[in-house]
Amino acid sequence: TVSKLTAAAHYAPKQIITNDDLSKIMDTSDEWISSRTGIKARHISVDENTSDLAAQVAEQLLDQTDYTAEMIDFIIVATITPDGNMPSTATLVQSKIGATNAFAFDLTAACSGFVYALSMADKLIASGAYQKGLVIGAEVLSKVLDWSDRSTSVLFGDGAGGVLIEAVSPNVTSDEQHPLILSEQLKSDGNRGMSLTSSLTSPSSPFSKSGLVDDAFLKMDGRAIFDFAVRDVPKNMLESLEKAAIPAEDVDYFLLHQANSRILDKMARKVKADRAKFLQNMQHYGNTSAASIPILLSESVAAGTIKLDGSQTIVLTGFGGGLTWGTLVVKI
Ligand SMILES: O=C(O)C1CCN(c2ccc(-c3cc(CO)ccc3Cl)cn2)CC1
Repeated sequence: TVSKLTAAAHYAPKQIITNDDLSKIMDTSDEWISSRTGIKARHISVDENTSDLAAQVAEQLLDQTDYTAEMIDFIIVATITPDGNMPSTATLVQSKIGATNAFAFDLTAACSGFVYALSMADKLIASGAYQKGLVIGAEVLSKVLDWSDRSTSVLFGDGAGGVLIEAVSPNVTSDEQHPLILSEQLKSDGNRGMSLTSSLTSPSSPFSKSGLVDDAFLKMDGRAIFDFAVRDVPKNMLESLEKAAIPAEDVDYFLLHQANSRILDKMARKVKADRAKFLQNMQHYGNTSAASIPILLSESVAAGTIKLDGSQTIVLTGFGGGLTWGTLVVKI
């Protein structure tokens, strides 16, 4: 059974914090942040947790269709900032929207989370076992940032985005029956995992060694991650395009994880594609990890740039903590 994307939606907390706002509480400047990252502002939650952002997206996805919450078979939330480990953020979303017939689970793959989750959802539908699902990337990164560390706290923001994915009914004419995913390459490298960490915990009990470190804050070796992104990710994109037998110039748009605009410049050059096809919105959101690709996708659909009518070839590429990275070449 082939799947298709029926709707896209996004939601961010209403409070907007600009680079100038940050320069009032830490030693940074709009000039530094803008020139080094492309970020101008980010949304920071006042009192909404990750499941609240994700539930807003879920409600919008249902509103765009004539489906009720009871018709949803599964909910996957990709996040590294869950409300908590238990219950999962996905089951909290299920409760908030009343998706009583769905099974729900969180997926942790940092900034590749949405790409991993969309690939998994496609397989759930391809198996024939399930027909309709919500795939949401959602983060409240503001709660894991070290706000005394200007090198990381200026880079990230809060937000959520997602899609409704469903099985294409068998009686649709065969020429409309094209796979959603033309090719994919999901990768990870745990050897380099400690260069980007958050919410680390360690043994702690009357019977454990005392004084083990707890590293709750997000920590990043910026140089190492920047080099990883520039070196490993374009290779992954080119391999995925080769597997799909699609030349880079035939791709309509590239929707990459919104970490840094200079990285997009370098990646466009490495895959020899028009930089204008590398859509971007980190200027308004900062880096929202698993939410960045679905927010960008949703805004592009709302703007009519991406049409969700099966006519466009799009590259979705995530990369980040784990380390994880991955590309889906999709026809949406
Ligand atoms: O120019 C400078 O001095 C600094 C140099 C370091 N920078 C970085 C480095 C890495 C990332 C990043 C983060 C994630 C995590 O989601 C994923 C992917 C990437 Cl590529 C973002 N910015 C900021 C500007």
